[in-house]
Amino acid sequence: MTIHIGAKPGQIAETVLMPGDPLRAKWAAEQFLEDVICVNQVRGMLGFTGTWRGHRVTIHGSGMGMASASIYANELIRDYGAKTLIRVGSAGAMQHSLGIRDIVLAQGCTTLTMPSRGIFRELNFAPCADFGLLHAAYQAAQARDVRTHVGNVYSSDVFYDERPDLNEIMQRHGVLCVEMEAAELYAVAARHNVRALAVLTISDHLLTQEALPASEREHSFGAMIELALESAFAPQP
Ligand SMILES: O=P(O)(O)O[C@H]1O[C@H](CO)[C@@H](O)[C@H]1O
Ligand SMILES: O=c1cc[nH]c(=O)[nH]1
Repeated sequence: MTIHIGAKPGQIAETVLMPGDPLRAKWAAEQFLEDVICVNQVRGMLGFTGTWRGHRVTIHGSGMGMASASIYANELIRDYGAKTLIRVGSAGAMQHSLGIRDIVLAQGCTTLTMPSRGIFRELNFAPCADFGLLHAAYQAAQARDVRTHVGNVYSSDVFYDERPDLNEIMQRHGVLCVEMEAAELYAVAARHNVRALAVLTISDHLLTQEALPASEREHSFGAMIELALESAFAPQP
């Protein structure tokens, strides 16, 4: 057990899917895993372990924002031996080429800051996805005919943004969407030499103001979960 995770030793799988929303973790575990047990309820941050096609998988909430996700990623890796961490999150589209429910595979992340920022000092570390996971997720998406985009995402510290000028600059530089955890997940994974990827579903659109309700963000993003599971266990290039 750690300060934030109540799982006993051995109860966390080497492959962990991390939605921000703990109730999305519950929904995904019930929908996609067999022989599921709940392994964490500390602070209401739900985690479940089961099997998918015979492979052990944990689906564990990260909470919202990089500060929260950093705590869980650190403990999952350092205390429980997680080796593959895949964020399965919602995101707001920043380009007209993206539509609601499209999938974005976060190849790299743009940030103003992140919890790991301090250790890099003057260095502008570029958080990026594990290529093997990214490649496998893209191939899985192609096989399913899901509208999928690969590229740069904005990992923001704030949901209620007061800097529209920044969005405009990022849009001109091709940033696809905004979310709030991937950059720190990638930085923590790099530091511990484990694999990480963020698979995102567009839940709202910053340019058109379209938005899905909370209930759909909780339990209707099945394509994203399937892509994450398939990429976790695909042969590596
Ligand atoms: O749907 P999740 O995975 O929580 O991701 C997005 O949704 C939350 C904001 O509503 C932030 O955590 C953001 O990254
Ligand atoms: O961080 C996020 C996530 C979903 N939608 C947004 O607009 N921002």
